[in-house]
Amino acid sequence: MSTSHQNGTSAPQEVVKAPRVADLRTVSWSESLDEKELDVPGTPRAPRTSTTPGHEHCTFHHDMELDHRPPTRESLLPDMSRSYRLLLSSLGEDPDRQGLLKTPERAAKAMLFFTKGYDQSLEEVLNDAVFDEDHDEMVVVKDIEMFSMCEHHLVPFYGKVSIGYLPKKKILGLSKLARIVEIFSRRLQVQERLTKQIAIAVTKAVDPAGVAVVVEGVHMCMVMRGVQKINSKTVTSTMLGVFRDDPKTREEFLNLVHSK
Ligand SMILES: Nc1nc2c(ncn2[C@@H]2O[C@H](COP(=O)(O)OP(=O)(O)OP(=O)(O)O)[C@@H](O)[C@H]2O)c(=O)[nH]1
Repeated sequence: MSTSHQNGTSAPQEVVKAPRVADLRTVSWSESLDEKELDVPGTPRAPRTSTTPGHEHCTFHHDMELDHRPPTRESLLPDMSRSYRLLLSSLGEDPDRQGLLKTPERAAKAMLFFTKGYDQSLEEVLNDAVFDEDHDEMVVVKDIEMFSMCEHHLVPFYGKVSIGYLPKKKILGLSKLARIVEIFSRRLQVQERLTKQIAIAVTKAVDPAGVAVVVEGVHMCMVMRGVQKINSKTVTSTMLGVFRDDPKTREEFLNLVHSK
């Protein structure tokens, strides 16, 4: 099965081999955790097919990773720029006026940046920075800045993420926790799914005794429009393994997160 990728230029269309279902990446969850615990809420059980023109044969992985990747994300720019140009016209603007001439392309580039997480995989980001270490005390990295895009209104939500895990002989390069936040926040998201995806990724990376993630977010869709509550914050958490089962471990994590 093959599909062509339309890039809107006169260059020959590149033919991309779409993955067979059997070739799709599979997720090997940690055997020590109940698979049900690792379900990401709101994601389809069966692979979902893209509705993007030119990508009809492409399948999304059930954790929302795009299984088929275009040759480069930049090749999406012409189609995206055309869409933004149409949007400007729909607003009654003149897309040919001087100030707006480059806006469609700029906006397309910005959107590609806001969603660059689709183009990253956990394996690439970890870069083998998983180290054997006889350490079984809690590791917490807190207040990691996060910028994401609400999938309902396509406006930003932002905030901070705190991650804790209890190692079982394996530790993760500290920066990789922040990089994991980037993979999943730089996508169209809801905060609940983002929280769980981060926890699952840490579990997959180091198979710890438990993982805890707390996300505090400000949703611009609730601030700039809609209900217009400028001070509201949304707090979500995912507790896996010992953080779920042992209240003392959970309390220790929450105390560390809330301490100044
Ligand atoms: N649970 C959850 N809801 C979100 C998130 N981001 C946005 N929403 C909500 O998505 C909902 C969409 O509701 P709709 O009634 O379909 O859309 P709407 O008319 O724009 O809703 P209002 O925002 O209430 O004006 C709203 O309640 C948003 O607050 C998120 O990360 N998690």
